[in-house]
Amino acid sequence: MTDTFRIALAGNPNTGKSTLFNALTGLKQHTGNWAGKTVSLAEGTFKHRSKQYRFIDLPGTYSIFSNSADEEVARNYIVFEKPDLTLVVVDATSLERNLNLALQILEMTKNVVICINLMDEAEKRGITINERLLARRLGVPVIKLSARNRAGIPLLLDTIDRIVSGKIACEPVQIKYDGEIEARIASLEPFVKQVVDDRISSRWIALRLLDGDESLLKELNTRLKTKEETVCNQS
Ligand SMILES: Nc1nc2c(ncn2[C@@H]2O[C@H](COP(=O)(O)OP(=O)(O)OP(=O)(O)O)[C@@H](O)[C@H]2O)c(=O)[nH]1
Ligand SMILES: [Mg+2]
Repeated sequence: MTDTFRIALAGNPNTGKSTLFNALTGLKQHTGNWAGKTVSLAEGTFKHRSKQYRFIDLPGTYSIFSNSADEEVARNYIVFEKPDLTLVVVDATSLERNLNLALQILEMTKNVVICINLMDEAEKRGITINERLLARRLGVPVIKLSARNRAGIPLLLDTIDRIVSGKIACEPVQIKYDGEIEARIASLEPFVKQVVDDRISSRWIALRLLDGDESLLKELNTRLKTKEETVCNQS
């Protein structure tokens, strides 16, 4: 039996997530169709080196807190559905703004590849990017792409293969906050650990709870309750 690895595509709006999704899966996913919670996530499969992958095209968001339905959809998928790997697609022509979301995702989940897309556009504007330095600083692979021209896709697939086979270990950089926040995280995190499994970042959950993220708290309560009921039903 072949395992199917789930790969989520996240990123700011208009960074080429759907273009990359289409290039990888051969499907024709369109943009801008994420208004409201009822919209289902686009999924497509792809086989590479005898491994089966399912790609999930998440809504484009500027952050991944709980400011909108789109942000909740993307956040819930990464935190609760726990994909094997998340590709964060960033725009090479506005890297600084895009890295904001990338850093948030690096706090939430371990297996991440930063895909710097629209490299053709960046090159036209004379922008150069040192992806090796970025990878060292961020602790995860960074790949330059031009999804529209399929440039960089073989290297991306090779990197995905090496991560899911355990040949590359991601060690995402964790932002260190000031002393008081770190002390509060340290006191809250053990309680969070008791209720969520190890694949959810307890540090990130503690941080969001300290920030008063009501929507996340509600989601946690719903999901934990459902889990308890399932456990009760089975016993
Ligand atoms: N020049 C260039 N344009 C690209 C590239 N990749 C995507 N685009 C264009 O960028 C625009 C946005 O691409 P999408 O794939 O729709 O972006 P998205 O991230 O899915 O957007 P949302 O779903 O709205 O978040 C489209 O016009 C694409 O053709 C690329 O590598 N180079
Ligand atoms: Mg899209």
